[in-house]
Amino acid sequence: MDQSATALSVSGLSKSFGALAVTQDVTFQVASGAALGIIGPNGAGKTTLFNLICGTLRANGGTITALGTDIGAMDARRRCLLGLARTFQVPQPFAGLTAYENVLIAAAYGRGLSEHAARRHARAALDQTGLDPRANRLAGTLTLLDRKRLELARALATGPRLLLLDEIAGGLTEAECHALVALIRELRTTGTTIVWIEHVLHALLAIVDEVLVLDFGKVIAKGAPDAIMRDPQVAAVYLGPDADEREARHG
Ligand SMILES: Nc1ncnc2c1ncn2[C@@H]1O[C@H](COP(=O)(O)OP(=O)(O)OP(=O)(O)O)[C@@H](O)[C@H]1O
Repeated sequence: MDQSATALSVSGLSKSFGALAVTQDVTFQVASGAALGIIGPNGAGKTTLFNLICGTLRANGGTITALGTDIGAMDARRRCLLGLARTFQVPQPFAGLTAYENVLIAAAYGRGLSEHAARRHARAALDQTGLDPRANRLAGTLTLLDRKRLELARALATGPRLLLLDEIAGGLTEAECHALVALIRELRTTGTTIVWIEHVLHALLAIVDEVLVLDFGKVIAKGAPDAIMRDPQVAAVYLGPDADEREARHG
């Protein structure tokens, strides 16, 4: 693959917690402007992979190249300044600050902007995510959908070219999920590269070009959504005898 057209390249990535190998020789690439879905059973290592890509965890081995730069030695903020942002599975805003203040901090700190520019980008991110009418509400009082929107607004305020979404559709009603999918689809039109971990498959499959499947920290399949959904090995991971072992291991 032409490196200039590659937004993310992960090669031979590994991570262990003590004896538990959570990421095992993970290799994949995502083309610029593409959307990749990541699925896998609970405990497969999906969020750990995001933590390694974003720099909140250090890998034991392997390389990560994002947006043309080897980011393995960079701290999380430098990765963010480069154009890499993420949302968290459980939204953790500053509950005592308003939605606007939360997004403003992301724009100022995560994008390294002056106050004036940060204000402009914070407003734009609130507008883009439909949160503008609730900009002055305390983050701790927002509904789950609005807290998910806030997660997204904080990430967008940093000006990401590569955006990682961690289970952003989880816990939403069908209508809320639909609204979120429309928002992410809109984002795709701006050329932002998206990597999305999601258990809500119909939401994921409405957006992504490809799906990567993780099991016990290993990539077991990657390809077009239709082919992945028909893959017997993928079905076995969710329904087969190993599912019991996985349940025992991860509780
Ligand atoms: N900091 C840590 N210390 C020790 N073990 C950890 C740590 N973080 C994650 N793990 C373990 O690594 C494994 C993978 O966890 P991870 O959260 O990456 O899985 P996941 O695929 O995102 O799961 P889920 O779908 O439930 O969110 C689990 O067994 C988890 O308990």
